[in-house]
Amino acid sequence: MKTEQITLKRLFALILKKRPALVYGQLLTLLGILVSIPIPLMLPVMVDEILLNKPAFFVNNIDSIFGGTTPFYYIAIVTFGVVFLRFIYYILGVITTKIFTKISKHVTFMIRAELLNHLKTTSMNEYETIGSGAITANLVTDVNTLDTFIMSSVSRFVASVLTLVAVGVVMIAIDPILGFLILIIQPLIMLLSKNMSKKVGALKKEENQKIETFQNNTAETLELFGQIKASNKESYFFSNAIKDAKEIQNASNEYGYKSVAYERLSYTLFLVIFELLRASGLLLVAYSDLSIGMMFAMFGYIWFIMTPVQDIISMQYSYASASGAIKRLNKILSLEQELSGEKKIDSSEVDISLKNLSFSYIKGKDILKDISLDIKAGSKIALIGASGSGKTTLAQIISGFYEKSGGSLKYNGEDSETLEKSSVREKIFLVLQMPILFNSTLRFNISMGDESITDEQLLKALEIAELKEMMDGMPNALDTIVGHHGIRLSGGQRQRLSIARMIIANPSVVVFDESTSALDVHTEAKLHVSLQPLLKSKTVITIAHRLSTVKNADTIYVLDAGTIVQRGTHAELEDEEGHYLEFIKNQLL
Ligand SMILES: Nc1ncnc2c1ncn2[C@@H]1O[C@H](COP(=O)(O)OP(=O)(O)OP(=O)(O)O)[C@@H](O)[C@H]1O
Repeated sequence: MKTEQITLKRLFALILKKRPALVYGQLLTLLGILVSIPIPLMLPVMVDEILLNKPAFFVNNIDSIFGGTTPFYYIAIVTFGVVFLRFIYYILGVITTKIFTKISKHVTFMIRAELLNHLKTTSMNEYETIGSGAITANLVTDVNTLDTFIMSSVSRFVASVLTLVAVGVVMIAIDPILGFLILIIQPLIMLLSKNMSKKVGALKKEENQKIETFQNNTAETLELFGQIKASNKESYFFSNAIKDAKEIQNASNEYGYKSVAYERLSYTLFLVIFELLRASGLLLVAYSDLSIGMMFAMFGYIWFIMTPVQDIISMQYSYASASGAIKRLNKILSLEQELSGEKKIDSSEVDISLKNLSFSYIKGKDILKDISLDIKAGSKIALIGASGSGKTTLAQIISGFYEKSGGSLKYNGEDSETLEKSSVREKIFLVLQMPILFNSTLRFNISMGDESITDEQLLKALEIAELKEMMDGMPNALDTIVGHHGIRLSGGQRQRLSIARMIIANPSVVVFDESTSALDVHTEAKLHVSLQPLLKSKTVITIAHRLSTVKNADTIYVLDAGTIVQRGTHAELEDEEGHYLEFIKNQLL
């Protein structure tokens, strides 16, 4: 199943979900335009009515309200009117910005939530194709780019177009020739700038790609800081990171100055045209009946429409960046989802059955082939085999991490595809060999954020997992912070903490994937004993390299190059020629 891709149409539909606010905002915008349109006209009119002594609309109206007065008062009253209108325009602007900000933040939240929900159910295989650094960058930067675009298009586009239309009407009424000239020239400027915006978009894309590569590689270098130091490879990794930073510098340099150059060029073109229009205005005063006052008003309107024209131009830039962002976000939304059905596993007893199961990480390269095995509820089985033979992969498929490529996998007779993945993972707990912990408290790492789990339960789990002693030595007990990925704990302590997680989760099936490999023999034996009562009724699948860990299993499966080559009890297998006998011999060396 794929989540619907982001398109302009969908963005629009999301915006329309806030229809009342949108309509209210647009009405206030319209009111703002109506309030602001007369502003450039009012003071220039005073040139005709007062300075050139041709009383008309303003002087006549002021006379009828206040009676005849002096030029100072006429000008003062009109100035007061202009200032008042500007103030009202400002207030309306603040209110509409508030409304439109709310709408755009709502839409960007919906998109972020949709992306996160999609990621939540993305299959592991697909997730591994994109780095976590890239996804984080998409979730932050690209969604912000969309936010800017939505904000500018929702709030400024309608306002800008309406302002241009209204000013156009007023200008044509003042002087049709000059009015038409101005109105014809505007789209030409926009057309020119549209081509430039394409170039800026391409440069921005280049810059974003460099940032993404830097973010991914640097995150990995910092993450593996200890490993890099251990291999004495700091110079190599950090000089690569510096190279990536240099690439950002180059790309940003290009984008930084070229985008400004293109934007300034649009502006310069506008100014050149403004000068030409100013000259046309002067000519019209000289050769037609356009008054000086109206000419000033026209000049005022040319400046007045600069903001909406610039807004429309910058909207094209923001559209260019937004379409790049949409493409990248859609890449996340195209990641395949894990197959999940509707049915749940009801019973606490889970029989697992695999028939002719195959699996490949990369198409055409089978890692597991023709695997058939039955794991009855409550049985104890062991998987052994050489490194790379596919044990972990098999454990992960059984635990619902990866999707099989062929054959069948059934839980209590139900096909895995028909079952809800979370129900499978609730019943089957995979205890990893190298558990990674959150940089949080012991409490959080065991309960995994489930606040209904009491301290008593946690302490009990720690006791069974042989971690009580360690915790008693910690100054903040359960509130001790374990460090990034659990760095402040030893490998063995992390493994036992993962076992404590399993104890709290209380699953029906436990898969131990070399989960005690970092423990000394003595601690492992103690842990074994204390886990016995808990594991007694559970199905236990153990992957191990130590004979002592596997020999008591009901059935031992031996994997080799992705297939099961031997199966049976320890007693049966030790009498057979084959891998298991080799395994025993190697342990005795
Ligand atoms: N995420 C992955 N993507 C691609 N290939 C993988 C992935 N994980 C494992 N493999 C490949 O699958 C094969 C089986 O690996 P797996 O980890 O299942 O073996 P294993 O028997 O558990 O080994 P070990 O005993 O060393 O843990 C290996 O060849 C490995 O390279």
